[in-house]
Amino acid sequence: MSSEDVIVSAYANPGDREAEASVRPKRLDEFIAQHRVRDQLDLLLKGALGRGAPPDHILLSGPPGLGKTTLANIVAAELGVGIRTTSGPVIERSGDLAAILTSLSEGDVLFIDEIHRIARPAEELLYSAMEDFRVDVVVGKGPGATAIPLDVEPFTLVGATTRSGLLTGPMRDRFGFVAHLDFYDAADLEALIRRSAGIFGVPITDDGAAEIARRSRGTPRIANRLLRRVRDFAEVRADGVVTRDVAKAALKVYDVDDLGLDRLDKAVVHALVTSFRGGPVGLSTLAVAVGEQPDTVEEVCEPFLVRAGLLARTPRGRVATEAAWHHLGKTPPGPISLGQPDLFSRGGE
Ligand SMILES: Nc1ncnc2c1ncn2[C@@H]1O[C@H](COP(=O)(O)OP(=O)(O)OP(=O)(O)O)[C@@H](O)[C@H]1O
Repeated sequence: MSSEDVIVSAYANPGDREAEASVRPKRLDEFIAQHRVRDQLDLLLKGALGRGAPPDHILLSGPPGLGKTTLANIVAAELGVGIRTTSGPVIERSGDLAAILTSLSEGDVLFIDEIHRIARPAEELLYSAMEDFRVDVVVGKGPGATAIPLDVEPFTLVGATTRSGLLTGPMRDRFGFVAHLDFYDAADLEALIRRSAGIFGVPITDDGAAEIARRSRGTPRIANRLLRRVRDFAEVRADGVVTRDVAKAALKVYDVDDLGLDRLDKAVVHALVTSFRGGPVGLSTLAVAVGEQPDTVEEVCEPFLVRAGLLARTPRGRVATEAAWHHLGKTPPGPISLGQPDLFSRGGE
């Protein structure tokens, strides 16, 4: 894997966790942007605090690196309660989940990341815990099996998912509060970068922050990571101040292009334009052309390419926009028909 794959990936790298902890906002008023979600959460949490009862269960959806884990921790901090963190893939058996649920203290937050990947029996156990604060643990097998009811302290489930479409209906219905986190715009990312630079003690100019923000793919995790790399460059090869020129020179070293595209994004745009003459082409064919799984292309790469105006999803398949041709320094063969954008289905499959 090349350096730019890692540097602009929205998924956490092993080196991120510690660095992220130092800049992670602890309270709602430190959480940058996402004003609608922040406002709604503020009401939900203050209402619950006023009543002295846990709030409704909370579902946070959206691409990786936009702040779901951060918000789960903020919910616990604002409520003044403890938080237990786990994730869907590690809860394989309902017994694993029962052990976690019965060890919660009153009012605690249970954060389940990647909740769409929880195993079905555990999911069913979660229903009764969410609704009635009790679980039936089945002991034994076959006709001799008995269900032992156990009480669970009232708690708040915060579920996070990058794929809300994969949640079952009954699961989704049990969340009283559902919020979708969207990519951040450049002004928000600039504010975020200035805040992080302040915490790191790195002097940064406004145009330096703007240069990093522009290449951060709308994602706080990437913005913070690029800032750390630019800081190294500023300290080693410049006078320590992050200016536009320093940011540009640093990001050139890491092969992060003007739009922040990574290897897979570039491969998808390149294949669309050169192998398929701009499309339309079906998702699976496109995925084969770049040597990736269709799911990865669809979930990891396309949301950003669509947002950057380089790719359109149409009922007939994926199409490269004029901007995509220009980004590769090529001229589109003629007018490009995008038809009706089809944001929700696997066009052309
Ligand atoms: N709104 C925000 N304001 C300030 N910092 C933020 C914001 N959102 C995210 N961050 C920072 O970005 C980093 C990634 O955020 P977080 O871990 O919460 O993302 P996530 O959506 O849970 O991603 P994943 O599911 O991959 O863990 C954290 O260091 C966090 O400090």
